[in-house]
Amino acid sequence: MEITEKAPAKINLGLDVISKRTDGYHELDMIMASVDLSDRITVRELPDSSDIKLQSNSSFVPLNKKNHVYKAAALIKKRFHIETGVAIYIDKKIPVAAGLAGGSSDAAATLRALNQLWQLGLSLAELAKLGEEIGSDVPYCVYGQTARVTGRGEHVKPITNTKKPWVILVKPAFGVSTPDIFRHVDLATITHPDIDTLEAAVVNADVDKVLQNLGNSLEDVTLDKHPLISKIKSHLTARGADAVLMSGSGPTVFALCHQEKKAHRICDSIKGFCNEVYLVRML
Ligand SMILES: C[C@@](CO)(OP(=O)(O)O)[C@H](O)COP(=O)(O)OP(=O)(O)OC[C@H]1O[C@@H](n2ccc(N)nc2=O)[C@H](O)[C@@H]1O
Ligand SMILES: Nc1ncnc2c1ncn2[C@@H]1O[C@H](COP(=O)(O)OP(=O)(O)O)[C@@H](O)[C@H]1O
Repeated sequence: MEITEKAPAKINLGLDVISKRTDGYHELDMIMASVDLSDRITVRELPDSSDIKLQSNSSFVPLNKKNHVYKAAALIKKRFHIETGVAIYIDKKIPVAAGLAGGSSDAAATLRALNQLWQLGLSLAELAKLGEEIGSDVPYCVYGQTARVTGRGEHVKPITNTKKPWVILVKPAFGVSTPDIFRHVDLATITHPDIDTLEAAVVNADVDKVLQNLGNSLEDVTLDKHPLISKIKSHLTARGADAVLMSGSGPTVFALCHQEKKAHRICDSIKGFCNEVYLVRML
């Protein structure tokens, strides 16, 4: 039997860094949403082996124990005493180290797929709990729908989101290390978006209020190191995007646009500026 699960990229509509915890992680308050730029994870049982074998169309991801997909499969095999092996194909479309949680979403899709393959009957909440052991973004990715996310990423409260704008993703030609960005956070000076107001605006489908309250505490930190991100933001704003923000720790910038024609125009205009540009819908 073969099972395929979609692994969509995420963006952070709001990201507030509240404090530094004693375990080295930061306490966050976020509104996260998924977009239809997706990897695909296909799992197939290997009855004559107990190995986890990875293959991918991408040369940017490790095909060994360091891959989040491997970690997810190893965790589930160990926890549920599964003896048989599994072959996993990672069809990679999401740029790597981009602030789009590609690796986390792949891990989440692997958990969902193996839950079906091995008929474990686990709920999404149980899979999200397992996901915590792999990475902070994995619990959100298990649900893959707009949510308020708190703690280090382990508390996920799905919220209703009826307005689904066009999203232009612009990924500069460099990656960003998430731990490096968090290391440079100065809690005394960072900005704090109003996540309560943003959540209420999303739930009430108040588009203007959503646009006014988007914000990311990490943006200035990454911008300081990579001025190109500011240039991309200015370009998108000048072309008439409804709102523009960096996702997660970056470097991907997303622009929201509620008019399809305008979204296509902005997307075409940024293509000469950056190689990796995607026009997608919020899920
Ligand atoms: C910043 C965010 C926002 O969605 O996204 P990305 O930019 O990575 O996409 C996430 O919190 C990233 O989650 P994830 O990429 O899973 O992080 P992890 O592997 O758990 O942690 C990597 C490192 O980031 C820092 N980290 C991560 C999460 C958190 N709440 N506090 C932290 O300080 C820690 O230094 C940790 O060692
Ligand atoms: N399946 C995977 N897809 C992408 N990156 C992965 C994967 N497994 C492990 N990684 C590693 O995780 C790191 C972060 O990748 P990614 O999840 O794409 O970043 P981000 O969280 O910034 O979007 C990279 O260094 C990459 O090598």
